[in-house]
Amino acid sequence: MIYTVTLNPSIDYLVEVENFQMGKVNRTSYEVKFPGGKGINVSRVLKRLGNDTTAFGFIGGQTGEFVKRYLRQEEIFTDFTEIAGDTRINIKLKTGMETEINSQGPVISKENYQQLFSQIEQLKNNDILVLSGSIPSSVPSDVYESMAKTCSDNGIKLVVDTSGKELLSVLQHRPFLIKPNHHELGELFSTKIKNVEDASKYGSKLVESGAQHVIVSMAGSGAVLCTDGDSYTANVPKGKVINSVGAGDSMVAGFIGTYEKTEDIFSSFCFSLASGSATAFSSDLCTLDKIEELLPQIEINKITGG
Ligand SMILES: Nc1ncnc2c1ncn2[C@@H]1O[C@H](COP(=O)(O)OP(=O)(O)OP(=O)(O)O)[C@@H](O)[C@H]1O
Ligand SMILES: O=P(O)(O)OC[C@@]1(O)O[C@H](CO)[C@@H](O)[C@@H]1O
Repeated sequence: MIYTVTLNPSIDYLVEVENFQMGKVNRTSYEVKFPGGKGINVSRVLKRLGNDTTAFGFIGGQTGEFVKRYLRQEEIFTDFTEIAGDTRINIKLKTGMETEINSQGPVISKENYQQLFSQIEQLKNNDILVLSGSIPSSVPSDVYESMAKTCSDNGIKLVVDTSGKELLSVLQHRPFLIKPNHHELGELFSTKIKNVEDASKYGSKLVESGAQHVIVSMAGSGAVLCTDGDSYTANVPKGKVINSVGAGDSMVAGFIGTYEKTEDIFSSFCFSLASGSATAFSSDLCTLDKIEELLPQIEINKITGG
């Protein structure tokens, strides 16, 4: 079973405004609400790929009820920790460009934190745990490191999609997969990732530091996969970007969902790219049909000297 943790779920409120004017009253031309938060997105895509998944995380209030109801309709298992505060609302504003306003989210009590942590302690050998998204300020900032240690002690495959020192802190626990984008990778090494060679060079350093697989996503410029000693690049398929919210989460789901079925890192990498782009080309997250339509366009090449 693949478990996801979303410490700060959301309702993603997508609004489209034509001729947007700062400081004026603007009216929407389209609006829609989706359950959000990175782990929840991973679970939603995994379900569409046919993998068993359960979503963990903190949930509360009417907004939390919306998230739970939506996931129930999609027949996604959840085992959320109920909290006193309200699940946040994140605004995704489309005005010709994409602007995101992510809220801080509710306060999490020590008891709530303990409840979630004990769920992680109960996972079994061969389960997969995905940790992704921001950490609420009321939760210990080393939560990912603590959960990573529990996974490594109990033989659980760990996937982490975060950035900065939280990402660095989990490397000692040998995560199965991490997926920084090229900006996040650059920030870790105080540099700019300009091309696949840079992505391979710095992604490989994260492998040396403990990650088993590193996918560096580079938006429309493809992605790089670094594994023990080797690096590979893959292109993205052609298409019109409609909404990139959740594209990175779809890549994570595409990789681990395929790996769980095939144990083949190359088909998992192809599926990862196709899933990311299928989401970028859709208004909601990707569907299996859309992924399969894009899959033949993806080509993997070994990076020589990588
Ligand atoms: N212009 C594009 N054309 C095709 N695919 C794209 C494009 N932009 C993004 N994607 C898809 O989305 C994936 C993730 O993009 P990106 O590198 O921006 O990751 P991210 O920052 O984690 O994403 P997110 O927008 O979810 O935060 C890419 O690997 C690709 O599959
Ligand atoms: O505030 P965080 O936790 O960093 O990111 C939250 C978020 O932007 O990530 C998802 C897309 O990846 C959205 O569903 C959600 O709104």
